[in-house]
Amino acid sequence: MNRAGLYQRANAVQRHDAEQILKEYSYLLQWQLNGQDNLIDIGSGSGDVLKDFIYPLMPRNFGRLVGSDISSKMCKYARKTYKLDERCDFRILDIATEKELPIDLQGQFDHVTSFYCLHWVQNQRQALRNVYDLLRSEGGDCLLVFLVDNPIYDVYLSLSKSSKWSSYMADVERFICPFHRIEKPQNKFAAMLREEGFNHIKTELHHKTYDYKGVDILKDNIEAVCPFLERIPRHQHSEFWEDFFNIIIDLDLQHITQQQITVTYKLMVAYARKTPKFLNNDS
Ligand SMILES: C[S@@+](CC[C@H](N)C(=O)[O-])C[C@H]1O[C@@H](n2cnc3c(N)ncnc32)[C@H](O)[C@@H]1O
Ligand SMILES: CC(C)=CCC/C(C)=C/CC/C(C)=C/C(=O)O
Repeated sequence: MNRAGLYQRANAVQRHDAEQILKEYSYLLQWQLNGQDNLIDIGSGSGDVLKDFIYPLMPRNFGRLVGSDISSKMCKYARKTYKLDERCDFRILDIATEKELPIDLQGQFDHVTSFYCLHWVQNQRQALRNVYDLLRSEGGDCLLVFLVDNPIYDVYLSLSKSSKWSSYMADVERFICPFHRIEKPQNKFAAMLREEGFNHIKTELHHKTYDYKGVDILKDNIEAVCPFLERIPRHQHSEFWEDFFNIIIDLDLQHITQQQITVTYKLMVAYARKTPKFLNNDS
């Protein structure tokens, strides 16, 4: 995902979910008594969720607030657009990297948050290991929110089987959440968190609906996240969209009433803590 400007204009559903989940779950975050917390957000994208919903939660005299993303274009855009204050920065970081984390990020944070990013990551275990290593050795916590099921995955899988589009979509599985269509993904993710050393684990699967206020809004949102369009020659884009929307109708993946398109999907919300090794006997 590199189209930061488009993403920022077309991310109403992602913003809506981040705001709502933070309202419901931010009470779980264990703030430091001195209020000098450091927080890193994973997959911050265009940076507006960090600015609008995470920044206002920080204590007044917080230490560091770092947005991070695998995409240098996203980081550059966020840095340029949001000069929040000198304690904030946006850094390039692949949360699934197998390399050592940068020394100024390793073990530096009291909190790790992530919204709408981890469904892009196939190696979830490595990502959790890195989240753990970003947290201080004295302890810290994380709030991770990501898509598990979304009708967009059914459309991708169907298009990838058609002779017209298969050559552009051979690696379709790379772009589908590894928990897609898995039974009780919240239990699997909780087990993974436990195995990677976390405790005080709470994982919940939210069955969500979102009402897109028109086809153009839905199309913009899809365009902002669809990894295949940039591989397809421009002159075939309208044909791609036609096939895309025909599949939505054929598979009955939405519910249309007047000008509103209702889409249903599932979101994982996970909270967990890292506690110092000598206290590590509760969960
Ligand atoms: C849908 S955007 C979410 C942006 C923002 N958190 C929000 O809620 O609007 C997902 C972001 O995750 C980033 N991303 C994907 N894979 C990643 C990885 N392995 N490590 C870090 N960021 C990643 C993408 O580049 C993209 O900017
Ligand atoms: C009916 C239908 C195909 C709806 C698609 C809804 C949509 C825009 C989903 C985006 C999913 C996604 C991968 C989001 C993200 O990473 O931000």
